[in-house]
Amino acid sequence: MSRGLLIVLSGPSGVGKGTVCTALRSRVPELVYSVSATTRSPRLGEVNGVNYFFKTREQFMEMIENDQLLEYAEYVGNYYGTPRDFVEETLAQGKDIILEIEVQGALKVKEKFPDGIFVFLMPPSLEELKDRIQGRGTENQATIEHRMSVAVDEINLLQHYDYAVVNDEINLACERIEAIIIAEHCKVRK
Ligand SMILES: Nc1nc2c(ncn2[C@@H]2O[C@H](COP(=O)(O)OP(=O)(O)O)[C@@H](O)[C@H]2O)c(=O)[nH]1
Ligand SMILES: Nc1ncnc2c1ncn2[C@@H]1O[C@H](COP(=O)(O)OP(=O)(O)O)[C@@H](O)[C@H]1O
Repeated sequence: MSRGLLIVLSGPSGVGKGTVCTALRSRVPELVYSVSATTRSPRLGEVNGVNYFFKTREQFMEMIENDQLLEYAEYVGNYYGTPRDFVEETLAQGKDIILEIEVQGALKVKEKFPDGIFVFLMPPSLEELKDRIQGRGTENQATIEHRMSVAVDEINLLQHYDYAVVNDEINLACERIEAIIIAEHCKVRK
């Protein structure tokens, strides 16, 4: 049995990673989603173990010390990290797994999994990006400004990715990512 594909989906805050990932998972039910650990507080409606594993800073530090994270990063004042064992086990079972993570973490994953597929979700424009973060209504003004300045730095790291997908329309973005996954399965690996 061949190993599954490790797919990393990154992109600036508010571009629609969560929305696209949810849509993609319902279109491709066999795609496994990696649930991250975070020290961020849950937003309204977020469920522990579904959206994230919500941890205290102490618990998160313990996960780092015990080498339980494949990668982790600090992002706008909170820690986020990918539980390692779940990723390894899923790939070993021949299943594809998608990690929805920010760019610093994605670059660390690339060092460990050079065969991973790195997809960057692009906003149609920076104005549209700001509208989406504001429209979501989950962040205060200072956090929005901070996330926007981080977004510009993140977009500058696009060169490290294999694919750029514009999230102009959710279904179109999903179709493009599905096409990438299909093509990667057909690829002759040397
Ligand atoms: N490096 C890393 N980034 C993560 C992880 N999980 C989530 N992120 C990223 O952390 C950033 C902030 O996530 P979040 O607070 O949920 O906000 P949102 O994704 O912008 O709605 C996003 O870019 C996520 O993709 C992880 O395990 N590792
Ligand atoms: N293609 C799209 N067109 C319009 N709005 C979108 C699109 N994709 C996502 N959104 C909206 O943008 C906001 C941010 O999306 P979200 O998935 O939370 O982003 P991220 O996970 O990248 O931070 C949400 O309100 C979402 O409904």
